[in-house]
Amino acid sequence: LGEISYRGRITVSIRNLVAVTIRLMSEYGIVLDAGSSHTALYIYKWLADKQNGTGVVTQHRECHVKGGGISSYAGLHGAAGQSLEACLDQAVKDIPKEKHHVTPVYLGATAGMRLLQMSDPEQSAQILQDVGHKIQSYPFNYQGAAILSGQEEGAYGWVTVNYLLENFIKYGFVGHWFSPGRPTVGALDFGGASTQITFATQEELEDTRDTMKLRLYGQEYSLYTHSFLCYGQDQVLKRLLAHIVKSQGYSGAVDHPCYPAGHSRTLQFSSVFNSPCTTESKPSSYNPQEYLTLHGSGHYEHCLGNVSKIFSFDSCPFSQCSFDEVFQPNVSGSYMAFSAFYYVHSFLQRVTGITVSTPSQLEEAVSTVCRMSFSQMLLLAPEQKARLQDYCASSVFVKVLMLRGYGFDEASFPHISFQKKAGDASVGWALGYMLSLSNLLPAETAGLRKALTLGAWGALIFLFVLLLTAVLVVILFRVCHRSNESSV
Ligand SMILES: Nc1ncnc2c1ncn2[C@@H]1O[C@H](COP(=O)(O)OP(=O)(O)OP(=O)(O)O)[C@@H](O)[C@H]1O
Ligand SMILES: [Ca+2]
Repeated sequence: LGEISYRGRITVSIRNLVAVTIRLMSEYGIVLDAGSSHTALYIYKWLADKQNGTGVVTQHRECHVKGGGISSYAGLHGAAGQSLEACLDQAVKDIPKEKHHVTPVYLGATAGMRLLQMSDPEQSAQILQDVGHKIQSYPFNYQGAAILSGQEEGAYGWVTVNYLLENFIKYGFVGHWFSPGRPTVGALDFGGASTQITFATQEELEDTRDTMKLRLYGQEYSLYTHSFLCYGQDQVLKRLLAHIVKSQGYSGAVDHPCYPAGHSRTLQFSSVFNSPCTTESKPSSYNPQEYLTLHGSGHYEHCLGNVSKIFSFDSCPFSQCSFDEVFQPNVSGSYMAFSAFYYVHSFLQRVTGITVSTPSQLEEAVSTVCRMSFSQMLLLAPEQKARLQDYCASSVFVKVLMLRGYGFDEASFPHISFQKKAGDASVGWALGYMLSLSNLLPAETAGLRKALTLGAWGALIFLFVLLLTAVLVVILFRVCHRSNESSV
């Protein structure tokens, strides 16, 4: 019994020792993804000196901030910063104390703040300052709070996707190190206020504004990336409402062909016309407090007609365009579609029972959802109650955007994977942003062979010696124990 408990204690001690060594060798980084609809805090983790391979930076934790995005706190002094407190407090607990001061923390804001910057630059600066102050009151290594351009958002999303899929390096040793790289995967992000399409292409790009060149792991990548502001889900729904209200003469009672038949909802005019994305359809004079009642008619074809009006497919100054006079080469290869692309796709599959992997399956699932009653949907997806009325419109939008806008067809659509996670990590621009800003992505492959630092070697040798000692003690103990037994 004595031997068992002694061996047990040694096993526990070795386990603790390994855990402590890994803890000492781990590094952490924090990104706050300040989206238009909400903020998420991600903590990433990697082993010191291991950071230059792909797939070695992993997601340690994520925390979702309660309430709206930081741009929704415009005019409320200090409130945007305060909203981040709970997640920052959690991060203090999730990261070992001795690592706090060396943990970089970045805040990146996207389309909600881009819109606020356009409509009220002072408020947007105030909010950035506000959140910056709040983060600096924590013990981490503050690296700044910034508004990402649409291009950056698209490119960092692409970096994340390909890092998580380990597409940048497939290295081996054949007399010398080689890293031929694998085909990369395009990134499709459908946020609350903007949507991004990014993919690597060999084609000549006719509009240099949509081009980005990256050199990663010794390989040159030429990216096509475009961000469509006001084409995120929440803004699309607002723009659709504005268009419907306008086309029905701004009356107080409106027929909504994308809402389920028999479902109605009342809201104020201000909630439709309070965004820079709906300025075009705004009446010259109106009472923002006035109420508007929407009566659903569940009419798929009329819904499609109205949603299509959100895009402009009429003119193209290039050899080919997606829409709104934006150049786009043909889509090719595989894609990962995340954020609201994932939410819409998974809802369609769940409530219709149709596997959506071809354009015709998408059409069938979308028209099925648009013909469902509110109570039918509620029965199948009760936890989505607050969003149910909008799924027909969002699905029709996704269909028009992907098939008519981006040009996915029978051959290319099946190569889109709708995902919100890859492994344990959430798919979005946050990981790519941190990898790039913390220099964790080397331009050359040489980084792969980077030797361990003295400190890391020290920790490893220390661990090895301790393990060896423990094993010797066990052996010695057993030998003594046996010789005692034989002498008895
Ligand atoms: N669980 C969910 N189910 C369905 N829709 C959701 C869910 N969570 C968020 N959404 C909606 O999906 C859309 C995209 O959300 P996401 O968090 O990706 O946007 P965001 O990052 O806030 O916006 P942006 O990237 O444009 O700044 C939003 O309209 C949001 O309201
Ligand atoms: Ca986003």
